[in-house]
Amino acid sequence: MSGYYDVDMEGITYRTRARGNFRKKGEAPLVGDWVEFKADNQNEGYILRIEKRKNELIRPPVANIDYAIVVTACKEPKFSSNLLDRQLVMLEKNQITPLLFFSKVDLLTEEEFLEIKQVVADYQKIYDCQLGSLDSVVALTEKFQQKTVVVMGQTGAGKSTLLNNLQPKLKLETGEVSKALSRGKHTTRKVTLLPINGNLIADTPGFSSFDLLEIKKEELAKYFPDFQNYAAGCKFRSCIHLNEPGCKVKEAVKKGEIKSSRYENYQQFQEEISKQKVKYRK
Ligand SMILES: Nc1nc2c(ncn2[C@@H]2O[C@H](COP(=O)(O)OP(=O)(O)OP(=O)(O)O)[C@@H](O)[C@H]2O)c(=O)[nH]1
Ligand SMILES: [Zn+2]
Repeated sequence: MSGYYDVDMEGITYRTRARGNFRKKGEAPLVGDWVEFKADNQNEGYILRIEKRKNELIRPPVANIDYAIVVTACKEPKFSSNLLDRQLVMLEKNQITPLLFFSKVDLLTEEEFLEIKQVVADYQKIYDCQLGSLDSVVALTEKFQQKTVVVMGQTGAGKSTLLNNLQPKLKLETGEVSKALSRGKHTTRKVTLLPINGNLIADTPGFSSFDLLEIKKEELAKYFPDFQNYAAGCKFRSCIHLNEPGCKVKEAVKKGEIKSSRYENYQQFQEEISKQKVKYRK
């Protein structure tokens, strides 16, 4: 049965159809959409309007994601602050709150553990972090209810392991969800939306705009929350914290108040953005 959309309101599910005018506009409701609808009973409703989305994934097709659990392996694959910061920038751009989970702590030597602990302590100043323990992640998903959450991270980072630990009965439940959430042609798709503690959790998301290159150079610093307090004090209002005099961000980096790897990654992203711009002009 295609063309049906289940709308949840205060715990009650209404089966609805979208009005023809959506299809004409090439619009279709997505899981996670906030909609205005009309229903005389639970089986015959109509979606009238879709609220503007704050963000949207292509794979799986979900709108209005609230949180992303960013899974980063401490080791195997080797920890990369660049990759982590890249993901964090994209999440900030899409107004998704990141939660950092550092996996594979058990593989670390004592010395490596101390290093990672420092990294986590530094990120903890900016974002919620969990080092290793699965219990803490379970507690974390209990914190949010009725939220749409994605789990992301490099291949091999431990996303599936984390999800399976969050919900041991996952396999069984994913089958059920696939029926409830898919609409006709989507039934053969590998199910990637999982209900955990009242939340919908998606594995390995593909963002529609998951590319640094869609960011303008004047905009990038906005996605580094740790720069914000300092940026307000820069001599030039248009300061992008690269070569300008009187830059408070650079000063904070020198003083060690902003983590140096964060600033180095910022510089690298800026370089990537400006190289791309040159290419476009040709
Ligand atoms: N020692 C150790 N191994 C882990 C841990 N978490 C995951 N692994 C192992 O790392 C490998 C990759 O884990 P997955 O959970 O499949 O990683 P993934 O992020 O889902 O990977 P993709 O599906 O490729 O994106 C598997 O062999 C896991 O058993 C951990 O905390 N400690
Ligand atoms: Zn500056």
